[in-house]
Amino acid sequence: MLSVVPRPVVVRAPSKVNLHLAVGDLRDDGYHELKTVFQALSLGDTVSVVPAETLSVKVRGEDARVVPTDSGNLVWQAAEMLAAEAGRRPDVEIAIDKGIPVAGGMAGGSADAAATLVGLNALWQLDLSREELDGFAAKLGSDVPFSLHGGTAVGTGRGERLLPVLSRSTFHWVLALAKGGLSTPTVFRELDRLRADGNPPRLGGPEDLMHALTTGDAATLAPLLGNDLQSAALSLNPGLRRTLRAGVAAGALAGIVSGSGPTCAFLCAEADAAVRVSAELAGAGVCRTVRVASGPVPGARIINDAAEGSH
Ligand SMILES: C[C@@](CO)(OP(=O)(O)O)[C@H](O)COP(=O)(O)OP(=O)(O)OC[C@H]1O[C@@H](n2ccc(N)nc2=O)[C@H](O)[C@@H]1O
Ligand SMILES: Nc1ncnc2c1ncn2[C@@H]1O[C@H](COP(=O)(O)OP(=O)(O)O)[C@@H](O)[C@H]1O
Repeated sequence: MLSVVPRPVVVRAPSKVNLHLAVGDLRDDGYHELKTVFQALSLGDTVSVVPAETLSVKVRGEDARVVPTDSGNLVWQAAEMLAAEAGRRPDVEIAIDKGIPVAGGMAGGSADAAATLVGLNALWQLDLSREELDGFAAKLGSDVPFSLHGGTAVGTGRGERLLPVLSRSTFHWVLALAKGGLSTPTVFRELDRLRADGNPPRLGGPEDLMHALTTGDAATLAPLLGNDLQSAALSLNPGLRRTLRAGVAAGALAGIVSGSGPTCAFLCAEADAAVRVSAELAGAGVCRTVRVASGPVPGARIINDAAEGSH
C-alpha cells in the first residue's frame, strides 16, 4: 500500500547588511528610532517545515550549537503565532540550516522567522496577505519585516517600517565572521553610554547613499556607507578595528561593521575583487572565517512546492 508522506516546504531567507544605520534617541518603549538602508545578501539560511506530532526545532550548520531549539528560537515563536491565528496546534517540525552567523549583526534569527512565516502560510494554506505577514513579522522583531521583503529598503521606526529603494546592479561583498557574537541590546546600550559620556559623531540622512545606489557604482557607494552602532561595537570588541583595516588593505573599497556586529562587511569593486579580498583576509588571521556574498537578493521565498508526495 502506498503511504502518503508529507513533503516539507523549503524556504530560503537572506542575511542583511545595513548600508546606512542612523540611530536616534532611546524611546520610552526601550527601542531606538532608526533610519536605516538595508540590503539583503546572498548568504542565507534554509528553513524547512513539515507536519509532525508536536512542535520541534532542529538546527544544522557551523553555529548550530549556540542556537536555541525551544521557545527562545524565533521560529518557534513564529509557529505559535501563526497557529494561534489559524486556531490550530503548531504541529510542525522546523529544520534550520544556518549559513548566517549567529549574533553576527546579519539578522539570522529574523531570516529564520520570516522563512517560517512564509513556509507555514503555504503548508497550512492560510492564504495570509503580504500585509498580514508583515504584521506578524514586526511583532517577532524589528528586522523580520525586512527579511520578508529583501532587496534594498529604507527602514524607519524601530526598523520595521519599510520603503523599497531603487538599486541598480549587483554589489559584491566580503564578510569577515568573528569568533563570538555581540548581543544587539548590549550594543545599543553601549551607544547610549558613549553618547552620555561624550558626543560621538552621528550620521546625517541617507540621501547621497540612495543616489549612489541608483547609479549602481560601488566606488561611489563605498565612502557613503555608515553605521552609528559601529563605535559601540568597536568599543565592546576593539579587535574589530584590525579586521576593518585588514579588509581595506586587502583591496576592499570600504569596510563597515554590519548592524550591531561583530561581522565586518567589505564592499568590493567586482566579483573577482571580492574573491581576492576574501583570500587575503582569510590568511590575515583577523577573523574566524570569511564569506563572499552579493546583493541585493529577494526576501524569504519558497524554493520547492508544498505538494504531498507518495513514497
Ligand atoms: C541592530 C539591527 C540593525 O538592523 O540589526 P542586528 O545588528 O541586530 O542584526 C536591528 O535594529 C536589530 O533588530 P532585531 O535584532 O530584530 O531587534 P529586536 O529583536 O527588535 O530588539 C532587540 C533589542 O535591540 C534593541 N533595539 C532594537 C531595535 C531598535 N530600533 N532599537 C533598539 O534599541 C532593544 O534593546 C531591543 O530590545
Ligand atoms: N533562528 C535563530 N537563529 C539564530 N539565533 C537565534 C534564532 N532564534 C533566536 N536566536 C537568538 O537570537 C540571538 C541573536 O541572533 P541573530 O538573529 O543571529 O543575530 P543578530 O540579532 O545580531 O542579527 C542569538 O544569540 C540567539 O540566542
